[in-house]
Amino acid sequence: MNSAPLVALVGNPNAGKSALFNALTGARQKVGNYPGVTVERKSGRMALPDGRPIELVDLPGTYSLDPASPDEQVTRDVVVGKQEGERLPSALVVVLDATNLDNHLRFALQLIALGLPVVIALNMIDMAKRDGLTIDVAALSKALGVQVVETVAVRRLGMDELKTALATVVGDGTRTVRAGAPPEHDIVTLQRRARAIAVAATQEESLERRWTHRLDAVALHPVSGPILLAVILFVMFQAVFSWSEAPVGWIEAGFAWAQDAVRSVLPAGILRSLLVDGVIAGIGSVLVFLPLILILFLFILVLEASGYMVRAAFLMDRVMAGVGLSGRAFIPLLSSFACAIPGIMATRTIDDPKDRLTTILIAPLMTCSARLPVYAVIIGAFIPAREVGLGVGLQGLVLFGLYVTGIVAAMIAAFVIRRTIAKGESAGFMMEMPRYQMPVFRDVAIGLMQRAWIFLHRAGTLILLATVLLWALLSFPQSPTGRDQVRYSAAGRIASGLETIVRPIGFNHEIALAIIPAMAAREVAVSALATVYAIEGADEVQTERSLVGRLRGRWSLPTALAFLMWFVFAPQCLSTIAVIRRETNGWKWPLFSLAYLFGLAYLAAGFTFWAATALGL
Ligand SMILES: Nc1nc2c(ncn2[C@@H]2O[C@H](COP(=O)(O)OP(=O)(O)OP(=O)(O)O)[C@@H](O)[C@H]2O)c(=O)[nH]1
Ligand SMILES: [Mg+2]
Repeated sequence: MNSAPLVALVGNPNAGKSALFNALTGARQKVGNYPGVTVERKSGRMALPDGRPIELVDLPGTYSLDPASPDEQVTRDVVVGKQEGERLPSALVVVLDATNLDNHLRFALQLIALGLPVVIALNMIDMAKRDGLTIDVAALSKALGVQVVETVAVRRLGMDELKTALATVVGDGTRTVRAGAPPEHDIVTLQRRARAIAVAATQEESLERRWTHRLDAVALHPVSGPILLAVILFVMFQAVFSWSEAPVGWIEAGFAWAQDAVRSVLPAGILRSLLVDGVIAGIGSVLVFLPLILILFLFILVLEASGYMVRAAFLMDRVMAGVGLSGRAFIPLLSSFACAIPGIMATRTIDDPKDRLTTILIAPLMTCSARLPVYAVIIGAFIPAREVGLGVGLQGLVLFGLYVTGIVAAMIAAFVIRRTIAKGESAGFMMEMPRYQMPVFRDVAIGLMQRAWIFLHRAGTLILLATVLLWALLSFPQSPTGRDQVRYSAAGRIASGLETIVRPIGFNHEIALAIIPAMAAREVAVSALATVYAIEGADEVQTERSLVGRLRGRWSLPTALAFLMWFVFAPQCLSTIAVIRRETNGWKWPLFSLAYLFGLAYLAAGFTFWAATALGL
């Protein structure tokens, strides 16, 4: 019979519980410098200074006793005595990371409120000293109403003091302590109390730490944190449209001038059509979006450099874990906002193969920068540039919505994939919280130049090639007079075949034409439409020369919305498929990606079209 009193080590992930367990019991539990190392119960024996034996159990780290979250269930059940086959602990050793006091105190307050005898191990004191942080242990102990012992678990410092403190709170084994249900403190109240206690107990800290703390108090706050994140993203998408208006106008004017110049020097004919309708109309229609891409990346780069991006990851952690993704998936998914290719390659840092596969399969749903020209041209043409109140522009709002749709779709896809084809548990979050920093101008500038170069390079090679090829297929064979050149052309006839498939989801002949070459790169959809309408309108009086203007008169709103939804999902990028093939060593997963993404694209576009039509839009 096991009569030794049970003592549980509890605390936030990465506080040093396992290191402390090892120091106290002489065991060799795995410790690791990231949260979520301990995932199962582990117990060992230790003796108090008076010789009494104790059974010590090392629990997985958790952030709270929140009953809603299944990963916190085990710890919660153990400390309230509901875990099957487990006795109610006689005492708790609550392990706190001294360098992260306010966050860890929140959980400690919940644990103390349970009513079990508690000793606090104020761990990582060495790190706190290094950071110039001095904590008033007596004040902390008084504020919490329990004993607080300073420890450095990895160097076994403070172990005797901890054992002595434990001896005073652990009963002789005959008296049973009853733990009540944790009081229903709301998280905000707890956080505020934790902060107040932490601030009062902190005697000294560096200016930098103080600032990081102040900013994090807002940025990581359970309520203000997500609001701040939403506001930042929101401002970002507003800026993409409002700041780019002027430069987009200049670039448009530049290309219009170039078309006029070519027209005035070249006689009507094949060469003039190639330059005006093919090269200039096609490339110009894509290049006008350079300012939008640069503004978007200016925000992303500044957020990364400042240290905020990791906080955003932190806020998203719950959601990611909820759908079965590991915390390590965050960086690959974040890179996929630039382009899925580096994103998919970055999944190599994920050890678990099923975790990695899931991340690879959903990465193409993150809105890559190649989608931005497509979104921007349709939004520019069909979403009025008006305010919906409070200075919020409707166009930016729709763009924001498209990005969110991609993210939500990715999360749902991950949820399904993790429960079907790549079943498994999700690993915990693994990220160090860096200090806040002023972004370095030079780094941001270099980052922007790189993005601009990638974009211009694509426009000058891949997109130019696809556009010229399409121009040729659209211009030949030449139709007899009176027949529609676009439909008569080789490309037009190919598109007519596809048109029968996409007509039910509201797509017209030109869209069918544009989405075929867009397999090379999504932006080609824009240059292709520009070329189609340039050729089609070659004989018309040029009233409306920008693609936006031409689209406006020709597409219905439901068609435009369906087209947007198509691009949220469609895997219109052969390079991504090729990278998936390379990273998964075979054709199975790239083909699966093509099938499920095209399937989703078709359904999403279809439902959008039918719903918009039914609503009379
Ligand atoms: N400098 C320093 N490092 C420590 C101390 N205690 C633990 N560590 C380190 O902190 C990291 C986390 O320690 P663990 O014992 O694995 O943390 P844990 O609380 O068991 O974490 P989970 O199992 O994930 O909940 C490891 O890299 C330890 O070596 C300490 O007092 N000082
Ligand atoms: Mg552990």
